[in-house]
Amino acid sequence: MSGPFSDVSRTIFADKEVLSEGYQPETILEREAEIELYRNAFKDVLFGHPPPNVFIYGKTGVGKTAVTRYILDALQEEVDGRPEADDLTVLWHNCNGETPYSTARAFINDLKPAAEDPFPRRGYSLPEALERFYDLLDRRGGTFLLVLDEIDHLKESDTLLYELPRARANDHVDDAQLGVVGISNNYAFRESLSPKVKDTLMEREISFAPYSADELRTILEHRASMAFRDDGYDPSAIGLCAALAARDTGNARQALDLLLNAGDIAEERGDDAVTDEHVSDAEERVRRGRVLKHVRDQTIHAQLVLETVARLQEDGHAPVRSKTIYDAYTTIAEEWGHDPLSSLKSVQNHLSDLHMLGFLTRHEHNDGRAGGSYYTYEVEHDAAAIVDVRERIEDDRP
Ligand SMILES: Nc1ncnc2c1ncn2[C@@H]1O[C@H](COP(=O)(O)OP(=O)(O)OP(=O)(O)O)[C@@H](O)[C@H]1O
Repeated sequence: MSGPFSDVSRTIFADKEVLSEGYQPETILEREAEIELYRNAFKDVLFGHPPPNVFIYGKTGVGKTAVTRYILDALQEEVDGRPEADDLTVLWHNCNGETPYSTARAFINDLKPAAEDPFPRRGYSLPEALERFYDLLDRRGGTFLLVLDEIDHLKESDTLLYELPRARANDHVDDAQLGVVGISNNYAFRESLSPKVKDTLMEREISFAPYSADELRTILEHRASMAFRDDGYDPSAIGLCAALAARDTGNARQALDLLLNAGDIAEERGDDAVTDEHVSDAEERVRRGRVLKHVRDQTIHAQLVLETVARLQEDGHAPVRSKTIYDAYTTIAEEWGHDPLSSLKSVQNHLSDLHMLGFLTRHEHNDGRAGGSYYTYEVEHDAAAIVDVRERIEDDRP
């Protein structure tokens, strides 16, 4: 029997997984200098010396996590292969939305015997949680590396970041040694720490620069050779993905995502190979996807106000004053079946918020005594994309 999927076959991809977000690369390219710094920082661990605290800084998608995983996996493998080396335990924790207490709790739960209940979410103080954690460290012994990813998201981090690296010096642990690896894409975080924490935590610093187009091309070529079938891509398409991502932010995640989308488009169209045209169309698709997400995150009236400005702009009326926007907004809201806000002031508040969020550009006008001062608005980026995503949002409504 034939069904909707019965004639689906892979035409372009050999192993699509290697372009996905979750894929952990076995080969790290173009980061030799950073790997060397990491190697120097941690080589003493093989001989039972305490690890330094290391702070990793770089913008999003520049390989901080991939390189850290690669180096710590390699260190673990080396330690495991040397009977004379102390045991090594690496604990990873993402600090997004976390507190010092929840972080200590996560580490305790990683180390506690399986039969024991998880450490309570509340009811203990941070010093009590840390005491339990230190006790577990000492029981297991050896070297511990605590990786705090997105460390800048850790609320009230000073206490914990002061405490952990000093655990041994302050006699909280006897048989264990520990080092902290902090990863951040917010350089301002460094400045927000108290000097005593900064000095300890940033004992070693490794900064990751954005990738150049050439570096991204090397990374993408390697990934593409695994992801696509032989002759499944045009080398110039790889160069275009690299150039577009380098021109934007130098982010490898973005470059890989573009290539993945280009492959999807080529496959959807039944083409044999990924070309420049697929990459350009993928860029447009990714950009629209981003706009869709940002617009969807706004309240319905903010969306309607934004849509109104976009529609007026499409009709050649922008930059446009708030009174005109208000009148058109009322009609558009009603057409979609929403009760419009009844005051000009509330629409002006939305306009001001949308300007602050970067959706709208605002121009100030001063017509002297007669006209007074007022603002006009226009859509910052792509009016057509906003109208399009608004239609999709309304079409998706139950
Ligand atoms: N040098 C590299 N070699 C191979 N793949 C890489 C390299 N750098 C980055 N990547 C790939 O790019 C993607 C993003 O990298 P990664 O997650 O390490 O970035 P990050 O700097 O940790 O970003 P964030 O700050 O957003 O967490 C991953 O899929 C990773 O596999």
